[in-house]
Amino acid sequence: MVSETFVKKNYELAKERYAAIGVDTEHVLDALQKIKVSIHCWQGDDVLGFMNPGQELTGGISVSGNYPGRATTPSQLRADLDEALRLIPGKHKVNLHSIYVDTDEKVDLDSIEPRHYASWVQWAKEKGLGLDFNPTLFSHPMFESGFSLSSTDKNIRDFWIEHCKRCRKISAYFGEELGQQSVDNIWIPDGFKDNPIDKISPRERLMEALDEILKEKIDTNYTIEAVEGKLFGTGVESYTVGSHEFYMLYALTRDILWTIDAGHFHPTEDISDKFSSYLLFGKGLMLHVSRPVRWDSDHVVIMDDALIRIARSLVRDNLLDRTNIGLDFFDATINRVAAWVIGTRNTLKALLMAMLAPIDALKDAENQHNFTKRLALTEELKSYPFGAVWDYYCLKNNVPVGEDWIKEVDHFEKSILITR
Ligand SMILES: C[C@H](O)[C@H](O)[C@@H](O)C(=O)CO
Ligand SMILES: [Mn+2]
Repeated sequence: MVSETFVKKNYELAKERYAAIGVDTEHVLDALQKIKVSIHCWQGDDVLGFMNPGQELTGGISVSGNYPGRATTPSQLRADLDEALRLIPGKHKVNLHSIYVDTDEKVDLDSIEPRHYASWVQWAKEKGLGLDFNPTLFSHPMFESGFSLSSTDKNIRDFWIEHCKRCRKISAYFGEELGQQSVDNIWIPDGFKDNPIDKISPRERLMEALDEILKEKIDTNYTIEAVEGKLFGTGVESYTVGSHEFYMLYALTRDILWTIDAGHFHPTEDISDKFSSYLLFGKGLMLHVSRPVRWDSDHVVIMDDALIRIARSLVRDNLLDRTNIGLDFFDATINRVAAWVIGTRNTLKALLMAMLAPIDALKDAENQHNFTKRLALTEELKSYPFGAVWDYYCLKNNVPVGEDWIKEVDHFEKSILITR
């Protein structure tokens, strides 16, 4: 176990080192403390939910692995989230999908109401958390055709429109009860495996369905919609109705949020390059921070270049206030609680690393076309003692320093998860 004195001593040295290049570590730690990451509940149970957990996972997403201890009830999932949250510094949000109902009633997606999620709100209040929400337009008999809001069948479209309208109300209930805006994120898997003849009609139907869903004005202090596009999905390789261009323009013209999922673009695209363009015009962003390995594989987020670039763009361009940082990965080959801890701690670490930089000096160098200084300084920064500041942040937040959290998860696995 790392001693408190050691962490504090190291931090004081690091503080001095950063101060020498004009970086105030105390100021940086205050800024990091304000950041809320929206932690996705679905890592805890392999995206099955509690409405109809026997239902096959559809929509082109899949979870590999069969690690023991998957949460099969809302209270188990909350217990697992509690365990993860106590190992992650800061106060955050939890992101629910509509299938995570907590009720004895037999409800379907077109009959859900806020009261079916009351236990989540109660729990969030107790823990000081925010809640985000997602309609679930997959893993359901009404999605058997592979189409939801863009279906040619009006009955199918109407079912999903009703579902999404209800989800807005539930999200608003979260926002009102918890005193902080809840993001209601819509993603649909609709598309064609092979080349379609007509590419415009499905998008027109989707646009009209979304307009119908958004018709009722709801106070944005409580909820706001976000729309998530995708390049392609498994089974819909040739055409995705909800493409990036479709949603980017939809979000822009309807004054809602655009969701950028790190796994939904071509692997060579740098998603961090998109934020500054979109936010010059759009209201705001929702991010699904994920790790695509060759495709949208939803691996647990690690401190790789892609994550570091995401954090740098948000910090250097001052975009944090208009960006909701959410996570989206699901791995059942490892302990699911550890997956949350690793992915969330890494996201926060990357943000901290980005903040620990003399950003104004770097911008000045750039504006003076002193690209030598810009390159030299950014490279030197890589060996600055950022880890000492991170350790201190963990200590300050009363969460384990360094790898000390691993034995906590081990203990939780042996005493709780394995008994399920
Ligand atoms: C479960 C989520 O809604 C889903 O992962 C979605 O956000 C997505 O990214 C689909 O590829
Ligand atoms: Mn996503």
